[in-house]
Amino acid sequence: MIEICGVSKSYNRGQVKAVDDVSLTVQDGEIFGFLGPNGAGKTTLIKMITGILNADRGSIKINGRDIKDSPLEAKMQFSFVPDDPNIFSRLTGIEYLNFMADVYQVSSEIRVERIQKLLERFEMSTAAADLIQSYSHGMKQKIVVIGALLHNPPVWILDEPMTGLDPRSSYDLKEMMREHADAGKTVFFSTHVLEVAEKVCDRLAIINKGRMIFCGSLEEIRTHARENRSLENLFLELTENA
Ligand SMILES: Nc1ncnc2c1ncn2[C@@H]1O[C@H](COP(=O)(O)OP(=O)(O)OP(=O)(O)O)[C@@H](O)[C@H]1O
Repeated sequence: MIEICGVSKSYNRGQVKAVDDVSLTVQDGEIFGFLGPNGAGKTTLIKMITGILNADRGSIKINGRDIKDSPLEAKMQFSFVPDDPNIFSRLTGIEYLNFMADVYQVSSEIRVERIQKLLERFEMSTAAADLIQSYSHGMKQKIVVIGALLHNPPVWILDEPMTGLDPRSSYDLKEMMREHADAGKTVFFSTHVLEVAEKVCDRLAIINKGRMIFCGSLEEIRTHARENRSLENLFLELTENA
C-alpha cells in the first residue's frame, strides 16, 4: 500500500510548481496507473515516493513506513524501475544482477534461481554475459526491470516501464504486474501511453500541471465524463480543460 498525503514540490525556488497538493492511496492488490502529459509532474512524484527527492510538504508512506522518517525500512518495501535505464554500463548484465541481489540481501541460493527465471522470461539469458554498454535501450530496460524484481518486494514502482520494450517483453511485464497484484501486492506505474493504462490498470490518476484532476477506475472516469468515449478523448478533454 502507498499512502500519499498532501504532497507538493516546487523547483527553482518555488517558480515551477511540479507537484501541487496531491493525495492518493494505492491499495494492496491493485495496479494503479499514473497518467499525465509531458511535464505533468509524474517523475517528480515518483522521485518523492522513492526518496530520491524530498517533498516540500506532505507525507508518503509505503506499507506504513514513512519515506522521510524511516527511509531504509520504506525502501526495503519496494522496487523501483526508473525511466532512464542508463546504469553501470561497464558491468555485464549478470554482474549488475548480482550487485542488485547483494544490495537487497538476496541469499545466493534464492538469487540463482530467480535470476535464471527472470533472464529466461525476458529472453536475456545469452546477453547476460555481455557488457551493459553493448545493450540496446530495450535490453537495458529489461536488465533494470530484472534487477528491480530480484528481491521480490511487496510494492513495485515503475516510471514509464514499457518504453523501449519489444511487444513480447512488454506483454510479459504486464502479465507479471497482474500476477503481482493478484497475489495481493501493489503495482504503481506512470505512463503517458493511454492504451497501456486502459488495458492494465485497476484504477488510475490523471495529473496535469502538478495537480491531480481525476482518480478512480476506468468506469468511473467514463461516468465522470458522461459519455462512453475512448480514454484518449477523455484524457485530452480533462488535461486541456484543467
Ligand atoms: N530538476 C528540475 N529543475 C527545474 N524544473 C524541473 C526539474 N525537474 C522537473 N522540472 C519541471 O517540473 C515539471 C514536472 O516535471 P516532471 O519531470 O515531473 O514531469 P513528467 O510528468 O514526468 O514529464 P515527462 O512525461 O515529460 O517525463 C515540469 O515543468 C518540468 O519542467
